[in-house]
Amino acid sequence: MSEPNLNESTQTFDPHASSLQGEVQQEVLDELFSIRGSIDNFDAQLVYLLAERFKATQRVGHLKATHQLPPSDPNREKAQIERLRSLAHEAHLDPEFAEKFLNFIISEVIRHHQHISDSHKSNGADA
Ligand SMILES: O=C(O)C(=O)C[C@]1(C(=O)O)C=C[C@@H](O)C=C1
Repeated sequence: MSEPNLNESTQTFDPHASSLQGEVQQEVLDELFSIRGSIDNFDAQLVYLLAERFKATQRVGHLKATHQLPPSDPNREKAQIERLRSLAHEAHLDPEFAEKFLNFIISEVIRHHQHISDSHKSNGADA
């Protein structure tokens, strides 16, 4: 996985941005900022993980387009959802949320696959 780098958006990010400044005791704010530090790390990891997942699905999209395969694979999705729900249960994450999240990602992947397939066709690759 590529390493997060300090680009413009991460350099200008203010980890202490809050609508609560002056509204609560400094002690409370300090604890909040400390927890938010972890949240920011998790969010960065999520973004980089998702980027790696999309790089892999991009390869699937090209493979499917080259071999004229349909963008979606409903049986694969059923198996993925069942597995993710079970993992979520083990991890004390709401399985409904895990399923919705996977479906959200997969629908974006299918959109990308469709786009790759369309460009493949318009480039005459299937002629
Ligand atoms: O594995 C595939 O066939 C994919 O296209 C990837 C993926 C996914 O994002 O995991 C996306 C669409 C399919 O319906 C199933 C799975």
